[in-house]
Order: sequence, then C-alpha cells, then structure tokens
Amino acid sequence: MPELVLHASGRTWTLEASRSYTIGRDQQADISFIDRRVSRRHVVIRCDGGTWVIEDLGSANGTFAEGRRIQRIEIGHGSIIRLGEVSTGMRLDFTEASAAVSDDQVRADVRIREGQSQAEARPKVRDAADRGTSVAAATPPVVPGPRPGEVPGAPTGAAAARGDEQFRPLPRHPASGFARAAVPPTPGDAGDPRDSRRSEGPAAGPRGAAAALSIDRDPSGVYPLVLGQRLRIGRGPENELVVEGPYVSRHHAEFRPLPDGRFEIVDLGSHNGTYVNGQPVDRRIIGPYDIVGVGHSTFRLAGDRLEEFVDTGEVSFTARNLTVTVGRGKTILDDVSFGVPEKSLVAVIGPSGSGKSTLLRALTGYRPADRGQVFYDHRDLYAQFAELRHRIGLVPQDDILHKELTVDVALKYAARLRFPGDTKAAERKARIDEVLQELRLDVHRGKKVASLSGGQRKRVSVALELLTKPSLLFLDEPTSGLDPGLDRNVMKLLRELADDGRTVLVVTHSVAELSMCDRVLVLAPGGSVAYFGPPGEALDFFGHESWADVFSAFEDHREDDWGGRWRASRQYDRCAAEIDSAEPPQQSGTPATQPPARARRPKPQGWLGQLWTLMRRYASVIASDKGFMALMLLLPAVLGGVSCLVPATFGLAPPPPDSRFRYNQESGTILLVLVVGMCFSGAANSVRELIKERVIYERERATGLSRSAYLMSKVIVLGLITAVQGVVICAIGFSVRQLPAQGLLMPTAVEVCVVISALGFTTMMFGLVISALVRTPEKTMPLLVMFAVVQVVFTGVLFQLFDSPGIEQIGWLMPARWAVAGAGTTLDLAHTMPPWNVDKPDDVDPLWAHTVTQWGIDLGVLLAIGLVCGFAVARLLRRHEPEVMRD
Ligand SMILES: Nc1ncnc2c1ncn2[C@@H]1O[C@H](COP(=O)(O)OP(=O)(O)OP(=O)(O)O)[C@@H](O)[C@H]1O
Repeated sequence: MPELVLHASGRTWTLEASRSYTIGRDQQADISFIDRRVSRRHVVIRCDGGTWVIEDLGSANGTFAEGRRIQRIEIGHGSIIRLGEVSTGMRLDFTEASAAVSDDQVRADVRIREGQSQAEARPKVRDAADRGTSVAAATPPVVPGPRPGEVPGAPTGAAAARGDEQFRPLPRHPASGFARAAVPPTPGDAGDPRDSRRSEGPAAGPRGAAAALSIDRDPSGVYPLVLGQRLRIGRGPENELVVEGPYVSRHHAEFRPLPDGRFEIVDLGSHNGTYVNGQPVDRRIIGPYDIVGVGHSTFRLAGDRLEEFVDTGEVSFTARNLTVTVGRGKTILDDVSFGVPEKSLVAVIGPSGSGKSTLLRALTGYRPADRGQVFYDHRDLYAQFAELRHRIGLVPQDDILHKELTVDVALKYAARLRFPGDTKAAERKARIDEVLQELRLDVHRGKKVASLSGGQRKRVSVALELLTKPSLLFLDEPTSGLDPGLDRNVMKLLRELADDGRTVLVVTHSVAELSMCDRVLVLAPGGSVAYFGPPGEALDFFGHESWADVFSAFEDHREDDWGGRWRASRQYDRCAAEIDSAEPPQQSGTPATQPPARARRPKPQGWLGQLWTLMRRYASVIASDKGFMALMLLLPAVLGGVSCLVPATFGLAPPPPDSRFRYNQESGTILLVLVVGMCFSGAANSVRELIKERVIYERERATGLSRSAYLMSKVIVLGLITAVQGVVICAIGFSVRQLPAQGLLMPTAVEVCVVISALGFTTMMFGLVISALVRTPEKTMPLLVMFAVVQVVFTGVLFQLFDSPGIEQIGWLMPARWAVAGAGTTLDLAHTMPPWNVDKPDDVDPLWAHTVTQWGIDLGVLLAIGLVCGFAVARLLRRHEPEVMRD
C-alpha cells in the first residue's frame, strides 16, 4: 500500500497506511490548521481495505470534493478536498508517494515520514518531461525539514545511520541557541578556494551575514538545487517552486546557476519585489549567508539545497531601547524595550501624551526611533523595511476606507492596489470573501461604509489590512468612541486574530478588556516603560486597585522616575531576559541605528495599473457622493449665470464703428467675473481632496502606493471635472453676450473657453497645494477665500498692473493675471477697454497684445504655473508619508 502525501497550507505530510490521521483546528489533531472554517476535529484520513479514505467527523462547515459536500470518499493521487467551504475552503492536495518520483525521492520520503511537516516540494516540481530531461535527473528529490525541537539538519532515521554528511548535526550558538552553521560547505563558503569571490556578490558582507543567521526557525521546506538547472519561484502552478501569498507574482523570481557553481537570484519583474537581506534586488549572486525574500517566504542556500522559511505568523517581535527625541532634544519616547512571543495580543496603555502613538509609529517604521532597534523574526525592521513592510498591517485611528463606497467595492479597490498586477479578479474576490467571512462581515458587504456602526467600520478596516495576510497587526485606538459592548467585541476579535497566528499590538485608552491580552505595556509620562508583563500582575505591581488610581498616580507624580522603578523590579529581569534571547547575536556588532531601507519604486506597468485603479476608485467615490456631484454642476452654472447679470450693451465685443461709444468698459468686468468664478470653482474642487484622505494615503503609501500615480489620478479626474466646469461657465456666460466675430486661431468662444478651462486646471492644482499644505480640513476654507480674493486684485482689469514695479512682478505669479491676459488677447481687450491713461491711449498691457504668439505665451505660462503647483504638491505629500517611504 503506497504512502499518501498530503500537501496543504504550504506544508507536506507523508501519511503511512498503518495509522489514521485526524485533521482539524485542535492543536491535538494529528495535522492541525489555523483556519476558522475548519472544525476542531474536522476529518480523519485512514487506509481502509487497501484504499485511502477521508471521512468528515461531523464538522460544522463541511468537507467538499468536486464541488459537493461529502461525508466519506476515497482519495488517491490527484485528489483535492476542501475543508469548511466548497471553493475557498482549506485545500488538501493528495499525491501518492510513489507517483512520479525517482527511487532517490522515495528513499528521501521514507526518512521523513512519521507525520513530520515538510516542503511542499513534489507538486511544486514541474513534470520533468516538460523540460525534455529524464525524470531522475530533472525531478529533485524531496529533502526533509527537521522535526520540531530537532536541530535543523540533524541526522534522522536512515540518514543518521548512514552518517550522511548532508544531515550532520549543527552546532548551536552558545549564547543564543541560534543555529549558526546551517549550511554544509559550498562554493564560496569559508575554506573554499573560491572564497575570495564571495565578496563579488554585492549582497555579501557583514549585513548579509547578520541577516542570514538571524533566522531562528526550522525550515518549512527544503528543495534540492540541481546543478545547471534554473528554479523558478512564483504563485503559478507551472513554477518549479510554488509560493502562495498575496505579495507573490505569478512568475516572481528565479534561482539561476552560474558556471562557477554559484547561484544568482533574478527578479522576473515581480510586482512586490525580490529581496536579498531585506534589500530589493533585480539580480544578485547569492552566498550561503544571504537570505532571499519572496512574499512571506524567505529562502536560504544550504549547500545544494534551498531552505524555505514560511512566515505563518509564528514569529517573535522585539523592540530594544527605542528612543524618540523631537525639537531641541525633548525625549518623547524613552528607552522602550519589550519582547513578545508569537501569537500574542499586546495592549499599550498610558496617560494622554505618554507616547503611545509615537511608539506605534516607531514600531511600524512610520517614524523610526532615533535610537534603538525593532526586530521582527530576529530581523532588523528598519534596515529591512522594504521587505518586511509586507508583513505589517496597521489600522490607524481614522478609517482607511472611503466612506462613500460599499464594503465590497472598497475592499475590491484595496485588493487591486495591494496585490500583484497579475492577480486574477477571481483570486482577489476569493481572498475578500475569505476575510469578510473570517470577520463575520459578509452580511454587510453591500452596505456603504458610512452606514456602518463604529465597531463594524473598525472591523472593515481590519479586514482591509488582513487582505494581505500580515503576521503583525498594529491598531491605534480601535475602540475609541465605542460603547463598552463594542469595545469588548473588538478586543475579542483581536484575541481571535492573535490566536489564529498573528502578533497583534493595540494602543488603547480602554482598560476594561485588558484581561484578554497576553501582555500589557504601560507607558508613563515622558515615554518610559512603567510596566510590561501579564495584565493580571500589573495592578499588583503598581500597588493600586484600579487603573484609574494608576493613571492618577502618573498625573500626581509626573516627575517620578517610573522607568527607573520598572527597571529595578523583579518583573523587569524576566522581561529583559526575554528580549536578550530574542536579539540575534551577530547584530550586536552592527551600529545601533541602521539607516532605514528605501522601498523600491513600483515598476512602470505597476504604476499605470495603480493609476487606473486610483482613477476608477476616485470616480466611484465622486459618483457615489450625490451632494458633491450636484455642487460640481451647480457651482459653474451659478457662476456663469451671475456673469450674465452684468449689464453690458456690447457684451464682450468692442462697440461697432458707428456707435457713439469708443470703448466697452463692461467687457473687462464680465471677463473678471468669469475668471474669478473659474478660479474659485477650480480651487474649490480640489482644496479638500488630499487632506480628507490623508490617513488613507499614508497607509497606502506604506504598502507601496506610488506617490506620482496617486497625484496623477487626482489631477486627471479633477482636471476633467474642472474642464467641464469651464465649458459650463463659458457656455452660460457667453450665451447672452456678443463676442468678437473672429478669434486669433479658433472661433472666439472656443479660444476664450480654452483659456478659462486652463485657468480651472491651474487653480485646481493650486487647490491641491493648499490641501497638501494644511494639517486640518478646517484650514482649507480661509485659504481658499484668500486665494480667490487675491486673484480678483491681480486680474489686471481693476487697475493698471503693467509698469507698476513690484506689483507687476507679483502679478506674474497669479493664474488670474495670465488667464485674463490670454482671453484678453483673443478679445483684444487692450483696445476694447478704455486705456488707463487717456493721454497715452497706446500705452496698453503688453500681455494683452492681440497676437497669436502672445495668446500662446499667456496660455503656456498659465499651464506652467499649474505644473509648478504639481511639483509643489508632490513635495508636500512627501511630508505626510512614512519616513521609510520618502525618496
Ligand atoms: N513632532 C512632535 N514635536 C513635538 N512634540 C511632539 C511631537 N509628536 C509628539 N509630540 C509630543 O510627544 C508626546 C507624546 O505624543 P503621543 O501622540 O505619542 O502621545 P499619546 O500617548 O499617543 O497621546 P494620546 O493618548 O493623547 O493620543 C506628547 O506630549 C506630544 O505633544
């Protein structure tokens, strides 16, 4: 009876016919999965009368095969079973141990049976026939990962008996217990005559070494590298090594052999990048101490094998000596250190102003600490932020969703922006369904975010962050403004998220539900740690009966050395020991503060994809805001209509030759009303557009959003709206007016309309500058009014601007000045309006000269001011970005 091989969730088990295997969420199950849809004891697999069968154990959500629910079914090579849901449930793939494997491979499998989790290598290995080589040569044998508690690479079973060199025990680092030498000698390794070449690989060097040795887990998979053969990594099943996850492209990267026996990693144009020691690379020679990051997986060369470490959330998180100073050296976060084990829920509490938000920004890399380090899975977060940011989810205090959209649509756009460009719509939908189900939000998916309760909205924000399966989730006051019942619900949710395999850190003002947390970090005034440990011991530590008393004590004794008291305590010794054990020993020799890594700019195709998604999302937001839409149409209609109220016999045209009037003063007034109306309308369109979604931008920027794509989406959508408004203003304004019979290049109405619309564009850009400049939406209105009034003054219609030193030059900066000039050239305003000095009728405004060249200059300068505003907005936006994303 052949053994059956089960592949699920990136792992592989070889099942023996002599025993049965229970599968479920229960830790006691033979094979346990963290998936809410899977029951504690969901199915059993056993060999029955010579055939393998899978049997449902009365699971709540059912077991499915070929699209229908089953109770018991025979399984074998190629069977696919889903647990918990018919199409998106936990997928179990089965192959027979003897199928499509070489003798070597079977021998390797025998060594690893006994239920040991190992690499999902076999289904990932493409059929050798595809490559036109023999099976034995092309299909690499599966090599086991070590068992829990075993030293990685230690001999097992037959391997040990043979003294197989590949599986010799690894020495452990004396201080930390970290596996130091997980690799047998390889080309380029110490002692190798080619050693000197190691430094040729740009990734080699002390940082590379530090990064590699910091992996402190057993590999979740080990894959042999076959000499002379490439190994492609990607999400698609056609790759030699399939890595699943929202940040993995279909064809992501490739290990390529070099003639000298070494390997290089080549990024295949992936959306989210390939990383070596945390730094994005396009192509890099890999040394034995380098670690390669693809999505949530990390790879390390170990001789002729490739070890994979999948981040399933079971990673540690440590902060060491975090210190933030502002202004002239004022410390607002003071030497904060703590460490949390995997799957922990940690609450950060403290009085107002104690530095909770500052700590959160330091931990997430938004505003790295001035001193100290953050270790994620023993890797320096600041130095490797470009890669590790994909593992972090952050739910800020303000909602990170557009309230005008429905939950479904908002998540759809978020998934489009965060997932690789080659992710199919069905894949994105499946993940959204999964997350909505997990957070029990399916019933609300069709509702507008604005119509949800505070607690539901917070859940949706959490759902958005969970789309990309972060293993670290940070939340800033998720329960603020919620009633005690909702507070408890949210904390319960966070507890479940942590239990399901994440580290969750929540900043909160609420102390009612602290008992649900594994640890509580109390910050004292001044930003020092006053306590860190189990919540149940905290009040005893402070010697008070309630948190209100503790906070009062902080307030009454602000000058006390709360941090010193904590460091002198017995509890601190325990905490310090935890942190020391979590620090990778190799990194102690590196500088205390690493320069933050810059994330790679998205690739051009990614940029266009982002732009398209952002434009569509923005259009959806505007379309679903009926009030805004109505205002957008009403405003130009009213402004155009108001211009019609100006009494003017000759409209915008000069008086006819037979008229008793020589000039038409009103033409300037009408133009002034139209121009100022357009100024106001254009700037009003955009003045709140950046500030109102600043939190969303900040969060999306941290996940890889392109600043220029974001800005361009605003410019295009708002530019189009503003241009339409320009046409409406002109159409209404000109409808009752006489115009000069002929323009310079085009019909007069069209030519003036072009200039008015260009003015709308430029003032819209100026509105964006205001929006990027201010810190609160309230400040936009006074600035908008000021802008509009200043434009009135500098139109050049109210008084003579030319030949007025100082004022003339300031006028050159004003869009209205160039717009009136542009329209004035078409209308020949210089000779239609009376001269400023009747004694010098030929002393006219040079910017109003009735020539095609002057019209082009006026229009060009007007648009150039808009472009300058665009650059200014880009610079200003930078200020609102996570520091590690600034470039
Ligand atoms: N950029 C800055 N410049 C100067 N002081 C700052 C800056 N950022 C924060 N602070 C100060 O640092 C202290 C900590 O601020 P932080 O926002 O982290 O506190 P908090 O505990 O989150 O407060 P709250 O609970 O009220 O949100 C406050 O006194 C704040 O005024």
